Amino acid sequence: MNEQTPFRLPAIEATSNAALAARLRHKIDHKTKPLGALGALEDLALQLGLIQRQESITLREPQMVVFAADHGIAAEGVSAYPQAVTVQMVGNMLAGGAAINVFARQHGFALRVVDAGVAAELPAHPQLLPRKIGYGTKNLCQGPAMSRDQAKAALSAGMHVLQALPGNVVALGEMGIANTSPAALLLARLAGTRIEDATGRGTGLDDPQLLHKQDVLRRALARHPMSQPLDVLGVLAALGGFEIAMMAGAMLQAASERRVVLVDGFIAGAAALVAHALVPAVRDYLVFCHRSAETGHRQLLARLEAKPLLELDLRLGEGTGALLAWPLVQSAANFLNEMASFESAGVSQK
Ligand SMILES: Cc1cc2ncn([C@H]3O[C@H](COP(=O)(O)O)[C@@H](O)[C@H]3O)c2cc1C
Ligand SMILES: O=C(O)c1cccnc1
Repeated sequence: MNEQTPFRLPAIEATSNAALAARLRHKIDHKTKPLGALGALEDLALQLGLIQRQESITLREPQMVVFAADHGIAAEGVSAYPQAVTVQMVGNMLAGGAAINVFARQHGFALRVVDAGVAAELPAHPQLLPRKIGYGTKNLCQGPAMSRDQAKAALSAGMHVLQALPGNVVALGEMGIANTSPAALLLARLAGTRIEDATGRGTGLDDPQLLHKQDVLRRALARHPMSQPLDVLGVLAALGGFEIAMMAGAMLQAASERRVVLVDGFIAGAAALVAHALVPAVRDYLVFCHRSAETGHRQLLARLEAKPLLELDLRLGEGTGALLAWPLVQSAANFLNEMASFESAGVSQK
């Protein structure tokens, strides 16, 4: 692919459908419960029904995909852990030992790990999809994290990975030491959030380390001034990560296929921000599973007008928050599908 290569984003249909929404609302409101009593689960059931264009919901073969990559900005001392942890954790995931493996087994998700750009050779493994764009991004304090071509290639790879998956539900997660930094920068650039509000402790920085990270990110942002009009691909190339770009591509493709997308924490949220900036209709297909403890996630969710399902002070990523919310998604589908109505159960309405 070169700069002239045509690059096509998938067409995404907004889910809005007034007639179906009214039928779903009616069905939800006539279940045997006080009006609105299932709270956020009711909004979720409505969202799922609109995604599937049905008054009952079928959730099939849920898939978990973890995108892994390294980040040149790790050299600036913005993470509490060394870069080598990325490849080591990919090994752990392929051996079945990471938190995401435990939850994927628990909830019946098939799990794949995508090498989006880990800075090491990875031996072949049946659950590993080799889609390496590079051996980590460049240090974005010194120049763009990646070329525009690499950004396009990563978005495309994410789309293709998604296209090949079965089922109609996909959860997306990531692994990449230092990736809370590009995520914070994307939030700052795409949503106008101040660096001090976008930057968190990630894997566990102490106070002086956090101040250092903010300093690094402030300098990095200044190095990549904003263009008018906003050039989203340029922002992604300047400030992004290979796994973030691939996740954004996967979200766009999943939405174009009307799949339900379970969005994990802050970094997956940054990918959602990119995907939304590219094709706003993607938003309709995204289920925001939790609000992580990472500073900035609140603003990120507010920007996307998202009310997360859970708030557990998680700060792990990998997709863990998405799978923890899965039983709620199932419950939303099940109450819509199975719960009696006032009429069918002979219960008096007020
Ligand atoms: C052992 C270990 C397992 C992880 N699993 C996810 N992350 C998470 O932490 C990293 C982001 O935080 P920061 O920007 O501070 O590096 C990412 O790899 C993310 O997936 C982990 C981090 C570590 C250390
Ligand atoms: O919310 C997240 O995705 C997150 C937060 C801290 C570290 N890793 C991931």
